Amino acid sequence: MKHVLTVAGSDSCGGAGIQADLKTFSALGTYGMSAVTAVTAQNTTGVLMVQEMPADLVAAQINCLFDDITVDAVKIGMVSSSEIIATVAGCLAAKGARHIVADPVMVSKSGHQLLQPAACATLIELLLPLADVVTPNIPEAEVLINGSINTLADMKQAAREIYRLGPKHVVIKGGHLAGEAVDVLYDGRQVELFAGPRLATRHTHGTGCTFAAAIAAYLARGFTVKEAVRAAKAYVTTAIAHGLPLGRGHGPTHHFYALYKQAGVLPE
Ligand SMILES: Nc1ncnc2c1ncn2[C@@H]1O[C@H](COP(=O)(O)OP(=O)(O)O)[C@@H](O)[C@H]1O
Ligand SMILES: Cc1ncc(COP(=O)(O)O)c(N)n1
Repeated sequence: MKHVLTVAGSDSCGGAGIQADLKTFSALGTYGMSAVTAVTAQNTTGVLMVQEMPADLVAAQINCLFDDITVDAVKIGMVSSSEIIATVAGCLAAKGARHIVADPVMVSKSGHQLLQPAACATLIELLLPLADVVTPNIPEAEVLINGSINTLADMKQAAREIYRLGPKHVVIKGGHLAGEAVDVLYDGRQVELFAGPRLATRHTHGTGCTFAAAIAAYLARGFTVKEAVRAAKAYVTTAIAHGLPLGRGHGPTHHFYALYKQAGVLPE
């Protein structure tokens, strides 16, 4: 079994962040490990409180795993400050981490700022060049290119611009545009589109985390980036299609629908 590490924030309601990542890793047949960068008090309606972890504790979590266990892929989610970003980038570079998927988390679906505005430049400078795949949603891509994205053509152009910031592959997620949910992959040579039906649901808490974690799990399992993105898109579409109507806001996606169905233990 392959081993995948998530470096991200904890989401107490279990829909996004570390919890979404670990569920995704498990559902996709990999062993999940975590380095917590921040603890959030969060439910389906919003983020109530955030406590960042000390940078040396983040470093210790990452280093002790690499010192003991083979890490086949790494997913990076919420890394809220310049200090934590520099620490994570430094540790991963020093350990020669492979298959790094960076999800540049900036604002939660409920509207809470999860990246300090002053840390955006550090994310661009230190994290993007380390990433094999970077997975901005449309608002995040707009910040990275300092421009607006309204069409598929804009997404393709933005993917080219973000590629110049240093990642080996860029996937711009189309969850925030209207029409089909189309994700755009750029590898420095070709643009590839991954389209899926737009599902009419408000239970989309953690979709971006789930998608990036699934790419990391598939890369760990030996898929190419293109194969991993295709498989991750299929996984997140099923997870959204069976999203759980928990709480009063944006409920979480369902990570185990296919497995439960296969096992004949699908609960109500
Ligand atoms: N309503 C939806 N129906 C189908 N797919 C969706 C929907 N919303 C998002 N997706 C897909 O979920 C993944 C995450 O996208 P997105 O929601 O844009 O990320 P984020 O959570 O970072 O904002 C992408 O593959 C996107 O195409
Ligand atoms: C700890 C943490 N990490 C990431 C997200 C983004 O997920 P979403 O955009 O679905 O709110 C979140 N809400 N919480």
